[in-house]
Amino acid sequence: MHSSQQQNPSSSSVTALKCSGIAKSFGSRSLFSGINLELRRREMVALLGASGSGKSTLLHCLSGVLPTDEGTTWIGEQSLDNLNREQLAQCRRTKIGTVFQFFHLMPTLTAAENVELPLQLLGNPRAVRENRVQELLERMGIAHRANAFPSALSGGEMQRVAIARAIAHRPPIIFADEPTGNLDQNSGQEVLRLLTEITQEENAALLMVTHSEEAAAICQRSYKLEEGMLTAV
Ligand SMILES: Nc1ncnc2c1ncn2[C@@H]1O[C@H](COP(=O)(O)OP(=O)(O)OP(=O)(O)O)[C@@H](O)[C@H]1O
Repeated sequence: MHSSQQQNPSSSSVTALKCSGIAKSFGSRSLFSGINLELRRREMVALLGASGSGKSTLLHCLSGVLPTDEGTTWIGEQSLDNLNREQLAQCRRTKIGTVFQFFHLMPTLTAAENVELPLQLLGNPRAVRENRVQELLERMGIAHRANAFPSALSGGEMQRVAIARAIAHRPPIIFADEPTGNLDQNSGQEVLRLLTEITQEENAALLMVTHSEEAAAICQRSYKLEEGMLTAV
């Protein structure tokens, strides 16, 4: 690699997520093993597989939500190995964004406050937070809904708030678990368009669990999790 690329953390040649030899069991049941994967910034990768094959569990392992039995995961240059609880939480707060099928917005916070939350957790000053929130709400086409609570938003609007929240702190990697699974056709297409644009604009990688062929089609690579193994499709 050229030295100038090594020094530029937003270069598309920089690794956003890498895992090697990941294995996970629940009790005596092995879900998967020997999982290797690498995503560079601005890459979008789809994770496919039958219901129950372990896709969400793999996402949880790679995002540090669940411990793995074997293997190592790096978020950017940070290995998740040997981090204590607080270090892992800090790594997740700074380096990971997540988009869920059912949005997981805080119901007692407005759209703007939901987007602001990750920035608040990192102690960003108010002016920085407000600028970033405004920028992202405008980018997502929902600035006019800034003061609405989630209960007053449509599914598509909630997911756009959730995408803004996921990217607010400029993480190198976004994990999305069926981001269009609870949306109608039009809202789903809009969310896929925004995810594609935002990963490019913000230099993030996207790893997306999906059952949707349309969603997989926007990704540069697709993998299928089957019988505990990951294969390119
Ligand atoms: N904490 C847990 N303890 C025991 N078993 C679990 C746990 N979490 C998940 N499982 C089991 O692991 C298997 C894989 O679950 P997972 O949710 O990862 O699958 P998935 O491929 O994402 O499925 P879907 O497409 O239906 O969301 C399932 O059989 C599930 O019941």
